[in-house]
Amino acid sequence: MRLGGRLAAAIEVLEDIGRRHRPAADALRDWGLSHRFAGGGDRAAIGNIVYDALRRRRSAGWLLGDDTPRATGFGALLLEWGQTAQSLNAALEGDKFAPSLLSDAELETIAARRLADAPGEVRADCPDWSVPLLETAFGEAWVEEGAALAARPPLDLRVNTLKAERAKVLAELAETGAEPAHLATEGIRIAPIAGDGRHPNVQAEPAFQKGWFEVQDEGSQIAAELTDAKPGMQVLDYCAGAGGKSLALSAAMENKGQIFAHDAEKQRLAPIFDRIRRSDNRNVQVVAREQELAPLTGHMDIVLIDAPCTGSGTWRRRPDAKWRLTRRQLDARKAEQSAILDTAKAFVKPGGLLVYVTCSVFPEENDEQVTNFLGRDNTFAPIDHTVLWQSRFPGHAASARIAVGGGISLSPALSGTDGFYFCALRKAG
Ligand SMILES: C[S@@+](CC[C@H](N)C(=O)[O-])C[C@H]1O[C@@H](n2cnc3c(N)ncnc32)[C@H](O)[C@@H]1O
Repeated sequence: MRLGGRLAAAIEVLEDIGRRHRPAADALRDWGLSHRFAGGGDRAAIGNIVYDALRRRRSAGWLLGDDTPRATGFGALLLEWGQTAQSLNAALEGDKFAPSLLSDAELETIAARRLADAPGEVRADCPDWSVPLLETAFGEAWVEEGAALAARPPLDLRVNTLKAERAKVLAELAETGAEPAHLATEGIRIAPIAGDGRHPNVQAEPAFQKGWFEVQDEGSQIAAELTDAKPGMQVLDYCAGAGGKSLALSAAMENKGQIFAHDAEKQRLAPIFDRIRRSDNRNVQVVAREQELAPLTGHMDIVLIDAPCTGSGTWRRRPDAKWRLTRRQLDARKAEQSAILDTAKAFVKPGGLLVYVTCSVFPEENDEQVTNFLGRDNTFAPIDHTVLWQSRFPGHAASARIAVGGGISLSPALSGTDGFYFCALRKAG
């Protein structure tokens, strides 16, 4: 397929996503099933246009003065693929599979607009209702952070120190352009893809099959590191999901002590069993039933709440979620978070830690949630997060926001990671 056919397919997929309010991955999979002739390169390119158009929906549409799938598809190529209106029309000319060329009116609009002149919410590529939340989170940097949340993400890996060293994994993945991560001690980064490229399928690598590394955003790795789990500790991962944090904690604990991995949704835990086997984690015990946690009450050194949240910190990777999210959903997540804090705190032993983590950048889910919790329970108090950050990531004071009396926030523009929030509360001894 030439560029025109790929763009037409991307516009078709974007229409499907808009019409049926469905996740981008589902719409792309369906397109692939009904167009079996399309090769891997075509699918990757179409996926890139779709994801670029979703990440940059507002700015791409603004450039053409419209918010249709056609406008955002063309706009994505102008913003992310190094195309100009003229080069695009030249590439599409005579291609019977291409959408119609940019019209005179569209060409005029594009020529008259400079993104630097667009309103902040356009440059930040975010929904209107989220603007006050981003302003509260980032102050003057909100547009820059919004734009960073709309950029292509890198591919991050965590070396499993139970089985390999970082240098060994880096050597194994040398052809992929893998580099040591900026912050995470065992992190490896493969830079964001350009144009119609695609990230290597690292899960097909023998090193992955041998359990030498996991795919995990650097922000998630940092949250696990900050948890500071030590060999021999008793840890409850109360919202373990597929086990990303459990596995990282298990490696940090050198397989000594115990991690209880729990999740309210049994099916979410399903992938953890394979991952545990591959990674040789021998101190992770999956506890699916809530009632089986009862004996742990008051005995845990650390209770980690990797809370259900809006996921606003992961908009680079899940840009369709950015446009589906509503204020109402945010309120629902907040209610879940406070209920989980109130329940999970019972498992912390005197002197132990209740660790609260989200992959959101909204203060209402982060520092505000913690402040409200401390208002309900004064037997917990925040640890000194400046000291914690400096001890784990010396020399990187500028790579995180640390609230006075609150937690640590990571964000794409400041930290180069997904947006994450971390707060550790110590229970009175
Ligand atoms: C952010 S995800 C966890 C991701 C996981 N820790 C990881 O690192 O891969 C949040 C999880 O919280 C779970 N959850 C939601 N409500 C819960 C509750 N009341 N109790 C326990 N888990 C809950 C969800 O099923 C979801 O798997």
